[in-house]
Amino acid sequence: MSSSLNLEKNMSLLSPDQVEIAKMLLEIGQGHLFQDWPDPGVDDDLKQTFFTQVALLNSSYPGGLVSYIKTAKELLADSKAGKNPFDGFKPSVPSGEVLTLGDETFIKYEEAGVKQVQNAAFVLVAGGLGERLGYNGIKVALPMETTTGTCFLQHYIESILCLSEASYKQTQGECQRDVPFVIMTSDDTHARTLELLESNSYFGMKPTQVKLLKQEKVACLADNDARLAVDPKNKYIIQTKPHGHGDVHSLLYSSGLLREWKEAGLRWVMFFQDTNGLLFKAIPAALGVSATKEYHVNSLAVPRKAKEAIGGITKLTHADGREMVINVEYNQLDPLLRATGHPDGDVNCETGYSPYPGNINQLILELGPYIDELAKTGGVIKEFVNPKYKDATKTEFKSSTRLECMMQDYPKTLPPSARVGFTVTDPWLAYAPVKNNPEDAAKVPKGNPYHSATSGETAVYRSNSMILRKAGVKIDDPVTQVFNGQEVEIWPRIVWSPKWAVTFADVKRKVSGENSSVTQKSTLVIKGRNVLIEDLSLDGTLVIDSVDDAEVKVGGSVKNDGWAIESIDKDDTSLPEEVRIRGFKINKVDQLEKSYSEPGKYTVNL
Ligand SMILES: O=c1ccn([C@@H]2O[C@H](COP(=O)(O)OP(=O)(O)O[C@H]3OC[C@@H](O)[C@H](O)[C@H]3O)[C@@H](O)[C@H]2O)c(=O)[nH]1
Ligand SMILES: [Mg+2]
Repeated sequence: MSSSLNLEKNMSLLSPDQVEIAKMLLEIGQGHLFQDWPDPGVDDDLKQTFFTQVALLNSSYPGGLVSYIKTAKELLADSKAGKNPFDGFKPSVPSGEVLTLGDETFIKYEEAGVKQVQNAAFVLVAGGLGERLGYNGIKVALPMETTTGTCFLQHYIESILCLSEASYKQTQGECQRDVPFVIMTSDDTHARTLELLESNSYFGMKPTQVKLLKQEKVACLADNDARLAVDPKNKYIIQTKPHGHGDVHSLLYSSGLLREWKEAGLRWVMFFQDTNGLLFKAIPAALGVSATKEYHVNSLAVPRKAKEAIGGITKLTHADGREMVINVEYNQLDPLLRATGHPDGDVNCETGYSPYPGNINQLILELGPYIDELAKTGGVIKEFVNPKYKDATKTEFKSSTRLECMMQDYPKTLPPSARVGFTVTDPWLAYAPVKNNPEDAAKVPKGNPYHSATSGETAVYRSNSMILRKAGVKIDDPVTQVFNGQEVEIWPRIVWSPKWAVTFADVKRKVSGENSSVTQKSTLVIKGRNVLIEDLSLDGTLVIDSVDDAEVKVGGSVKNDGWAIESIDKDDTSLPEEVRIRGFKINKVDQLEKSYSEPGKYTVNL
C-alpha cells in the first residue's frame, strides 16, 4: 500500500512511458521498489535514473521484465522444491565423430572444412569478466604465449583471415567476401575490446568486417518471489549481473546479422570462447565434419577428465521416448549420474577419462536451420537459476541471484528431426583455456588440466611440437617443471604465425626431409608465409621472418644459448600481471634471427 502511495505522489514527475513502466512493475509484484521513495522534490534526478535503468532492463530482455519475472518465479519455485532439471531423463554416452590429427580422415575433413570457411561467420563470446582468473585486463588481450607475445584476439583474427584466404585459394574464381567476425562484449569488456582493436588496426581485418554486440546484464532477484534486488547503498539502482553466454543467440537474431548473412549466401556460424590458444587447430576439420555429415549443430569436444570444469556431452533419453544429445554442465553431471543409478557419479572409466566427451563450447551451427529455430524462439535460450540459500529452509538467499543461460543449451528446443552431432579431437589438440588463477589451479586434482595461464601457454608449445612430430620432425621429449605450484610439461617453444600454417596439410607441405630435429631447450618462431623447413637441426633459438613473396628454404644446423624459460615469483609486484599469472618468463639470451624483406627464392644452409 505505502509503495503505491509513494509512487502516486511522484506521478507528476513521470513521462507517459514511465507511467506505463511503473504500472507494469506494480503488476509483476515489484511495488517494494517504491517503498521508501520520498516526496517529489527530493532525489528527483535519482528517480529519473531509476526509470532509465528499468527501461533498459525491460527492452534488452526478450519479452521484457514481465517475462523475466514470470520465468524467474517458476525457476525459483522449482529450485526451492529441489526439482532436477533432468527429471525423467537417463544419461548415456553418445557416439560422435572422433578425429586423430594427421590421419587420412582428419586430412579429408580438414580439406572439406577449409573449403567451407568462406561460407562461415565467426562469433566470439567475450563478455565474461573472468572472475576465476582474477586478471585485471580483458582476457582476449592476454598473450596466448610469451615467446612472441601475440594476444588471443590477434591470433583469432589472423587465423580467420588466413583460413578464409586458404578457402578462396581452394575454390578459385568464386567471389571473395570478407568473412564476418562478431564479438559479443558486455559493459565489463566492451570499451577495452574496442580499444584493443582500434589501437592495433583491427589486427589486419577491415573494421567493417568486425561487429561488436554488447550484451546487457539482467536484474538480480532478492527472494523466492522474484522481487528485484536494489543496491544496498542506493535504493534507486537495481542490482544487475551477467546473464551468461547464451545471450549471443538473441543478440545475433535481433541485430539482423543472421538474415544479412543468409542473404549473402553464408552457411555456417562458428561460436568460440575467449581464451583457447589451440582452438583453430581443430576448426577446419570440425567444419569439414559439419559439412560432410550435414550437421545442424556440431559441438567440439575433447576427452574429459572426471570432475574437470568442462561440461559433459551426454545423450539424454526420457521415459516418454524423447532423446537429445546435449551438454550437461560440469556442476550438474555428477548429481545427474548419481540420481540415475551411477553411485560413483562423475568418475573416469578404464581409459583414464570420463566416458562423457568434454564440451569445449565451440559450436558450429548451420545457418538456415539456426534462423528457422530462432524465428520460433526469438533467440531465447532455456534459462536456469542457481541461488545460494542461507539454510535448508530455502527461504532466504545469501546474496541476490539472477537468471542465466548458456549458448550450448541452444539445441534444447530443437525438434527431434534436427541433426545434432559432435566431434571429439585429441586431448592436446584443441582445448587449453585460461580460466583459473594460480592458487586455484594449484589445487586442481593431480592429472586434471589446470586451465591456467601456465597450462594455457605450455599447451601451445606441446601442441605445436606434437604437430611437427607428426609431420616428421624429430622433437625431443619434454621435461616436467613446476610453475606457480603446477606441474607442467615443457616442450620446445615452437610457435608459428597462422600465415605459415592453418592446417595440418600446410605444415606437412612446408616441412620436408628426414633429418629435421629440435632439442627440448630450443625455440623456433616462424613468421613468414613461405618458409620451408628441410633438414634443419635446431639446438637454440631460430626466428625466421619473410615477406609474403619470398620463398625461403631453411636447413642446416643452428646452435646457440637460445631462450630460457625461467621461474618467477608470482607475488613479485614489480612484474606485470601477465607474467605473474604464468609463474615463468622467457629470458632471451641468444638467438639467430633471419629476415627476408625482398621477394625472391632463397635457400639457406645455416
Ligand atoms: O555473460 C557471459 C558469460 C560468459 N561469457 C563468455 O563465455 C565464455 C565462457 O565463459 P566461462 O569461462 O565463464 O565458462 P565456463 O568455464 O564456466 O564454462 C564454459 O566453458 C567450458 C565448457 O565446458 C562449459 O560447458 C561452458 O559453459 C567466455 O568466453 C566468456 O567471456 C560471455 O560472453 N558472457
Ligand atoms: Mg563461468
